[in-house]
Order: sequence, then structure tokens, then C-alpha cells
Amino acid sequence: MNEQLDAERQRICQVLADSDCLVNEAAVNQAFDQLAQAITNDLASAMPVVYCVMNGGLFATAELLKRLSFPLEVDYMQASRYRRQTTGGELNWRVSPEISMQGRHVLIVDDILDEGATLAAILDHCRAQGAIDVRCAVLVDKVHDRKAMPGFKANYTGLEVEDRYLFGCGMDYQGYLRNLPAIYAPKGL
Ligand SMILES: O=P(O)(O)OC[C@H]1O[C@H](OP(=O)(O)OP(=O)(O)O)[C@H](O)[C@@H]1O
Ligand code: HPA
Repeated sequence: MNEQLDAERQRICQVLADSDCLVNEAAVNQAFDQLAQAITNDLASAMPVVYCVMNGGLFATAELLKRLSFPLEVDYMQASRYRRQTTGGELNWRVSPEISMQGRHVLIVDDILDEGATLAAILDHCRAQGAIDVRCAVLVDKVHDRKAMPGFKANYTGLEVEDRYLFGCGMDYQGYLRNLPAIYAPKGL
């Protein structure tokens, strides 16, 4: 491995070593079980299309899909506003989904509702595309009063987590550590 990449690896390992684990793996799995049950109750007969919001939604989508045992289709979209930073900017659409939303029940899956600007824009887009029912599921809703639309909530929320910069379970720290099965926050952030 080149020296620069190894220094990066060591820096990220140090961030992880210096972080607090806020939600452990067992609690994350329990949250996914509850989310999947609520989604099943509502959508089992609806032949929904489940859209993963890449990249952060990949982990939550996989965890949910393996718990959903009814017919559905899966697609993805990519709309990002953080670009490896810890504060959000303008929403940048990078990939649009292939499966049409026209006349369909739609479930958007993402890792986190933070300020909510990403999800709000995606939900508007889905309605404009002709979906008859648009719902969203997030693993985490971050608790603070900076929501883009006050009171904005996902239809399905796994966990409410304190107002710190989070990583793990799909959420990244500077592009890394999405793969961790628990939720962490770096000390001081
Ligand atoms: O509620 P908001 O403040 O809008 O933030 C939430 C969004 O931010 C993250 O995506 P990001 O733009 O970092 O892209 P990523 O999915 O590739 O990490 C996350 O996956 C959500 O989509
Ligand atoms: O706390 C966060 N962590 C990772 N990605 C995010 N995108 C919005 N908020 C966060």
C-alpha cells in the first residue's frame, strides 16, 4: 500500500478508536426488525417499488430487504448533498432510477434524516413522477431543531439519535466507515 493511503487508513482508524458508540449492533438490528414489521403491515399487498438512496441508504436497504417477505421491486437513486463533508450543501442528483414510479406505491429508504432537505426533495420528485403513494424509511432521525421543514418526519423511523455527526450503518465519516454494524460519533463532533 502506498504511504499516503496507509496514513489515511491510520487516521481513520484513530477516528474510530476515539469515537463513542451511541447505538450497538443489537439495538440496530432490533430497530430494523421493527421497521420491517411496520412496512410489512402497510405495504405487503401494494406491490411497492423500494428505492435505495445511494450511497448511505445501501446498508439500510439491504437490512430491510432481507426482512421483507412479500413481492416488491428494487431500484436506486443517488442524490447527495454532503460529498464527504460533515455539513450539507446543495442537493446534487447523480443517478435517477430506472423503474417508473407512475401509479406505484413507492418506498424510499435512506440511512438518516438529518436536516431533511435530501428526503424532502426526493419525496417531491417521486410525487412529480406520478407515484400514487410515497413513503420513506430511515434508520436514524437526528434530534435537533434545524429541520428544513419544521416537524418533518419519515413515515418509518428506526432510531432517534442525538445531534452529533454519526457514522456506521451506511453513514460515512469522510467517505469511510459506512460498513460498521453499529452507530458511532467522533469525540467532539
Ligand atoms: O437530511 P439531510 O441533512 O439532507 O442529510 C441526509 C442525507 O445525507 C446523507 O447523504 P450524503 O449527501 O452525505 O450522500 P451519501 O448518501 O453518499 O453519504 C444521507 O445518506 C442522507 O441522504
Ligand atoms: O450525521 C451524519 N453522518 C453521516 N452522514 C450524514 N448525512 C447527514 N448527516 C449525517
